[in-house]
Amino acid sequence: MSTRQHPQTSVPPEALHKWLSILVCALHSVYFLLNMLLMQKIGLGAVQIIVAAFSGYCFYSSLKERYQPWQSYTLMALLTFNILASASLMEFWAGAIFWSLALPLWYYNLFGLKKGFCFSAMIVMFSAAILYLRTDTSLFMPYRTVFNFTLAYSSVWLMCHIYEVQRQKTSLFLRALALQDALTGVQNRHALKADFSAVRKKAESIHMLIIDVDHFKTINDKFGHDIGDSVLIKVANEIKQSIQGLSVYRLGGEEFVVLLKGISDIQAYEQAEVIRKTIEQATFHSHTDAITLTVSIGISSLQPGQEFTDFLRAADVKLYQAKHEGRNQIRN
Ligand SMILES: Nc1nc2c(ncn2[C@@H]2O[C@H](COP(=O)(O)OP(=O)(O)OP(=O)(O)O)[C@@H](O)[C@H]2O)c(=O)[nH]1
Repeated sequence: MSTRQHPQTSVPPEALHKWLSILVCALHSVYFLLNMLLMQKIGLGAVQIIVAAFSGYCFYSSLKERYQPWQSYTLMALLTFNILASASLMEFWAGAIFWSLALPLWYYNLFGLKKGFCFSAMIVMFSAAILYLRTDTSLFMPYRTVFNFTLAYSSVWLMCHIYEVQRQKTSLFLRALALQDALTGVQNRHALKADFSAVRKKAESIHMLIIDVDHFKTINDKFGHDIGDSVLIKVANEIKQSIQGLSVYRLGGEEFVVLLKGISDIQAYEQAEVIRKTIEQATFHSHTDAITLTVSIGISSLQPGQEFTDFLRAADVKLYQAKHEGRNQIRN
């Protein structure tokens, strides 16, 4: 269930895009005025006012929460083109090429690791070529300029890359913390809600199984909380193995949930029966005794327009029936 919306663990691209667009708008407006009024560079001024207008539009749509990823790509393409065109066409000593040192920062932050790497690699090649062709060979050895620029650019690039790799690792770690149940290692209630939202967009039918260990309190009372914990871990693993590849969620206590998509009521019941039998046949261990357990299972089938809470409640009602009618049973 990879379509889950994860909790945000870095600055979201739309926020970066908003500040990039206002920055680009302000800079290009200033350069437009300088080029038109002071230097009479009509062509370059025209390009700059177009970029300023487009970035102003991007800022406006960000404010109105109408951000689209294509806007970031277009904005960065325009900005990159403008930097490289200025470095190629303007007086070399004006130093437009220095702006390319800032590009990897934006590429990595807006587009992530792979695209950040590819775009940064392209820019170092273009910039080095421009520098090589435009360096005044009567004053400098061109390769030294290219060498120094490439080193400076690469150190910025390297830092961006290391930062992004680290950020992704931290992000994965935080997601795991936020979405995993600390005791059993299966998914938690937050993950269940997020996966439900993702799955309901695609699947034609969804069934929810709530699995509750019968008389779990007696395990705690008889063998202690530690053994109770280890029994819960084993129950989670047994359920996981019996549903092959699907996610198991722990709602809390001794209650677990499985979501089944794209199957019939009968197939959902059969799947529940596999789980029930697996737990019934499994042996759990205290320090001294072998323990056997049973589970009761309630099944609900998602109705059109039904929200998560109602879907969960419907399964809970069926679970209550199963408990009430003797436990070690399935109700749908
Ligand atoms: N060891 C351990 N026990 C827990 C945990 N969370 C909840 N419990 C215990 O689980 C027990 C649940 O008891 P009840 O809700 O009465 O349910 P039950 O004894 O399983 O009875 P039925 O569900 O009616 O069959 C309580 O004793 C809780 O203390 C946990 O993380 N670890």
